[in-house]
Amino acid sequence: MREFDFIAIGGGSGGIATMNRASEYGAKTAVIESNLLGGTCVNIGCVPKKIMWYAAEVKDAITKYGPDYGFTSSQTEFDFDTLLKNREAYIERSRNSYDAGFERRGVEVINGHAKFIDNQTVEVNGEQIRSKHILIATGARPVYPDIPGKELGETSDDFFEWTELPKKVAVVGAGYIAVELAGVMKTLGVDVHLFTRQDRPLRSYDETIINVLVEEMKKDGPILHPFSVPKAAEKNEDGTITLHFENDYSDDFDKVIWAVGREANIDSINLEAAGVRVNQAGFIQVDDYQNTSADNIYAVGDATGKTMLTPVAIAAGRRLSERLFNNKPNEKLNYDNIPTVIFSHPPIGTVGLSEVEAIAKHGEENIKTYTSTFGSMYTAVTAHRQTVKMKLVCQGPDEKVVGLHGIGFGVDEMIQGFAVAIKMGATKEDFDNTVAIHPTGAEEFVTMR
Ligand SMILES: Cc1cc2nc3c(=O)[nH]c(=O)nc-3n(C[C@H](O)[C@H](O)[C@H](O)COP(=O)(O)OP(=O)(O)OC[C@H]3O[C@@H](n4cnc5c(N)ncnc54)[C@H](O)[C@@H]3O)c2cc1C
Ligand SMILES: NC(=O)c1ccc[n+]([C@@H]2O[C@H](COP(=O)([O-])OP(=O)(O)OC[C@H]3O[C@@H](n4cnc5c(N)ncnc54)[C@H](O)[C@@H]3O)[C@@H](O)[C@H]2O)c1
Repeated sequence: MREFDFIAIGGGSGGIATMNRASEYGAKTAVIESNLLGGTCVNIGCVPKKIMWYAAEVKDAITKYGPDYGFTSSQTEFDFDTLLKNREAYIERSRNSYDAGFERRGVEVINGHAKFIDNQTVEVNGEQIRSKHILIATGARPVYPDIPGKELGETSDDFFEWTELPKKVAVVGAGYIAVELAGVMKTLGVDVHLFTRQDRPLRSYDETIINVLVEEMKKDGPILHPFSVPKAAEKNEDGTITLHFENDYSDDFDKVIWAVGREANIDSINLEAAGVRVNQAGFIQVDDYQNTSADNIYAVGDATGKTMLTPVAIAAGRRLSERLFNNKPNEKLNYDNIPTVIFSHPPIGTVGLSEVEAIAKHGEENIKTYTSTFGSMYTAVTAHRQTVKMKLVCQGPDEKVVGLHGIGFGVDEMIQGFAVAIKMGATKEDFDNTVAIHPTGAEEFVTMR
């Protein structure tokens, strides 16, 4: 029987990073992957999504902002095939780039579906493989709403397989995926309708920022339909799909995308055989050190349901390998102040607490906020002014910055550095003491009064 020190079930962001790091300390490791190496992020998530977002940005630069800079182009049509060809070639290069890293470190790759036999054995392609430690990094997949005709709708997984853009699309959901896909399709020319259960999308984010997104949507689309919960979908003779909502609204669409959340990929890995418990939300239960309820079995990434972001899966996995193989018994990921960007149009960047969260945690009397609203200079000479909004949420007499939020052109590339400052405990005074870079949008974060 083949034996390892550490194996990962799942060759996505978490599994790959964890095995790479463990093998750097001499552990004998393997990544077991049933589909494509790289997992969700590389193949059907962050990477193709960001390429599509860039495509939308390029189109806006040419057709929306370009003319007022003196660049005239009447070309609103574009060749979707070229975009897809170049996107897929880039993804393939990204996937292939794993091989050199695996080879250098001696990580073995096993293609196949793994399931537990016991807490030190898995079965893949009929072969039993033993390992002292086993990582569950099986990720998550989109869920479908529980309504008649749900199978007529598609998910983000299918979106990345489309070879042409439909004319009219319904996107149901209010999270990152709904907002990002709706924004990309709208900008590329699709008639997009975004249906949210409550009054606005992204309700857990700072309201001041999301209000700007809603205003931008009202101006440019996608068309927002708040308080809309689907109750049925049916297929028409012409191939379109009629969506019916609980508020009695209905409309016909060429395609429907469900973006109503994700569930862990854990139903076919025989968790019971290993004694791994699942939490109430249906994700793998882990403690602060990524330990599951079973000895020698750990979990990272989307399968745990904790902050489903690629860098989080990677950071948790690397720290786990440091703990297990580099004699750092206390190493673990601190899940506070994780920065994140939503690639909407315009993009949103955020780190730390929203104003509402900060008040709930520290009391209203201990929270002071600073905001700045201005027109993006990129759009200032054009007929399409874009509002930028920024907000600092500060706590206590020394005004420690506990939340930093922004929406607008370029915000996606601003947040990472500020996240370092917040992680270090920066105060408003530290921000004020930092000389601005002019003319940029980011300078507003250090000049607010
Ligand atoms: C549309 C979309 C856009 C996103 N955009 C961003 C973004 O911009 N930024 C960001 O940080 N995050 C983004 N995410 C989230 C990010 O993709 C995930 O957080 C990340 O991929 C999680 O990594 P993981 O290792 O936990 O799981 P995954 O990357 O999903 O990898 C799990 C792997 O396990 C394999 N597997 C499952 N079961 C088995 C088994 N039994 N045996 C063998 N293999 C198995 C699967 O095939 C898969 O390859 C996005 C997600 C989506 C869907
Ligand atoms: N830019 C990024 O970093 C990025 C991009 C995409 C995804 N992600 C990650 O993937 C995770 C999953 O994203 P997601 O958008 O699938 O899930 P989500 O849980 O963030 O959002 C699902 C939304 O669907 C709504 N919803 C649920 N059932 C509904 C119904 N029947 N009708 C109408 N609305 C309904 C919910 O209210 C919720 O707002 C995110 O939390 C994020 O961590 C990150």
